[in-house]
Amino acid sequence: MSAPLPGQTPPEIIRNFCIIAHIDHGKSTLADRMLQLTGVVDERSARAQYLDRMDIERERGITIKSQAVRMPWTVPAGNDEGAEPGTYVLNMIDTPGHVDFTYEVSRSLEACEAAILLVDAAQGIEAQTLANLYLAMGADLHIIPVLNKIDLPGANPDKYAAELAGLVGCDPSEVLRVSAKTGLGVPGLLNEIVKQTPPPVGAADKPARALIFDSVYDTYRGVITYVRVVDGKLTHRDRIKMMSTGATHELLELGVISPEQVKAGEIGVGEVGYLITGVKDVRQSRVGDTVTTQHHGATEPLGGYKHPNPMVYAGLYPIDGDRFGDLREALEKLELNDAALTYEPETSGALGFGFRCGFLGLLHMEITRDRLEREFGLDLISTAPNVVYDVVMEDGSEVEVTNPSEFPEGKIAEVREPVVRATILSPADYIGTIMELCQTKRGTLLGMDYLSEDRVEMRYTLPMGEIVFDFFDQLKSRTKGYASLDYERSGEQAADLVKVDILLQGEPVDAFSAIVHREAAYSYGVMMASKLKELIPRQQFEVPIQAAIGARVIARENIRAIRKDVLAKCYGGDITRKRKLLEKQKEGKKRMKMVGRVEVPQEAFVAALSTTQPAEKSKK
Ligand SMILES: Nc1nc2c(ncn2[C@@H]2O[C@H](COP(=O)(O)OP(=O)(O)OP(=O)(O)O)[C@@H](O)[C@H]2O)c(=O)[nH]1
Repeated sequence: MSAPLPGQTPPEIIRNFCIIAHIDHGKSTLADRMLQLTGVVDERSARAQYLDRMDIERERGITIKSQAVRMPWTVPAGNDEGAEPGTYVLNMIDTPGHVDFTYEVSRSLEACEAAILLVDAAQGIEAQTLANLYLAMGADLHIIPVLNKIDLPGANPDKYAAELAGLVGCDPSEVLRVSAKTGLGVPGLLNEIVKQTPPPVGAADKPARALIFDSVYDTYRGVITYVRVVDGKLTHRDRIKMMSTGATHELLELGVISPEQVKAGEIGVGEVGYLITGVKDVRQSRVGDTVTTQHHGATEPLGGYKHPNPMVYAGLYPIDGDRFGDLREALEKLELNDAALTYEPETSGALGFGFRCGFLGLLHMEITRDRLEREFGLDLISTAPNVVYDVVMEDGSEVEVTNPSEFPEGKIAEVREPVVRATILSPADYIGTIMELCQTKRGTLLGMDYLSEDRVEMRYTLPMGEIVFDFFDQLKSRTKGYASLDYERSGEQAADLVKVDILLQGEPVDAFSAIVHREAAYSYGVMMASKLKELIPRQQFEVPIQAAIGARVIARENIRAIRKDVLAKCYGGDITRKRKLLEKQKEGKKRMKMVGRVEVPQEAFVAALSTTQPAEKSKK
């Protein structure tokens, strides 16, 4: 039986599913194996991790952008799984795995009817497994629990099958066991997908409604929009309308991915495909939005559209001040592909001209910075990241603070900070140390459950500002890397927060200002003052370094004076040598920034800021 064509595929034979997993549990490997087994990618052209297209993703081994692939699959008669024989169309939707992209994950889930919950048989359930499972359950998906990597000598499938069964509420014998690497059990899994996934339901005769679950900028083709058709159909002759903005576009092309773009005349109920309209910016084709036709279009959008709001801000400055224009151009290019990135020019007395950038989270920030440096050859300094604060003044007015320098001076009634609901999974041995850490980070324990004898799930409310600082690193180092963390935004709380300024010879250095809890202000001040004392070379006069809250100094260090006379050793009259030394000194000065009268080497800023910044690695 040949595979049905797009637009002519009855919903009864369509199965839309996704794979959800903690980072590194083998999602991409399993996806590759499925592409191979269904014949979509042949053995020869199969390159590892077909779905992770961007280089940077491959290098970091993480999935940032989701993709969808259409795979024909023929269930043989007499299969062990008891699935109805026949040819089916499986649409596999690859979801991003990291906390920063939770909203994108939730939209990809909406496009599916089932989720494969993939768990490493040597590691067991991790925080992201849980977070994604809750999202999938929230989207009413059928859950297919699967243990991966059963080929590993360290695998403990019996133990983790019990854990997984307890979590999703099934019998341990119903937990499938596969090796994505060797392919063992994967054909059986494909049959199970056919058997267990409910076929899509939608009204073929209603106006078209399709959910955008991804939108990617392509240099050659403009924006490629991935959609799942819910009702009606989209044909290549339609003019389409984005329901959140009302903007209409000509449809230049539509089709399905299998595994490259395959043009089609139309796509109908339950199908997953791509649209090209010639728009040049992903902001015009936003994830979560509903696509309909301009004529006889739908009036009610599908639910759940959310505008992405940045949660973390940081200043990015070119180390070489002359490259400000290049940085602007690079950000303009990145913006085409990243609807969540925001930026505005800003000036820092210490760092010069740069941009205040908003990100969804720390990983998003790291990836953006990485791309700016790698793809655009820029060298950047970034200020310590901060979250968004709401400051309520005594006169009732409110100020939104995305940069410590905007923290108001006058009479403040209340400062409100964002908080997150964090889920931490860890071996039970570390409960004590995790509690201690969460306490110092102003966390409130919400609850704790044992997943098995020796693994525990702890739920906390924590200020997002603390998470952004160094929480993740500390959690990892205190638990020898065993704990995993996931979090989602859960509102705001009032907190006793203050702005700490760092002054050199009485001049505040804006790049070092930070908003911290009053109790942590002193230690931040002492840390920065002593660090700067090490980093700033002695000058010809004494330089006091002070940390202050408003006019009140809370910490102080002194850099003693020195008279650095480069000619001191040049007694005798060798004029060329003297000139050379003076030239050299001038070169060195170029890399200095002046703060008042104080010369601060560029490296001092880089070093001081990089250590106050969380060194979160993207993995785990
Ligand atoms: N032994 C063994 N290794 C596997 C198996 N499946 C995946 N791996 C390995 O596990 C590592 C992570 O696999 P990926 O497929 O990149 O994991 P992922 O979940 O897609 O990771 P992200 O995209 O970062 O979320 C790779 O080194 C794989 O080769 C398996 O069944 N057996």
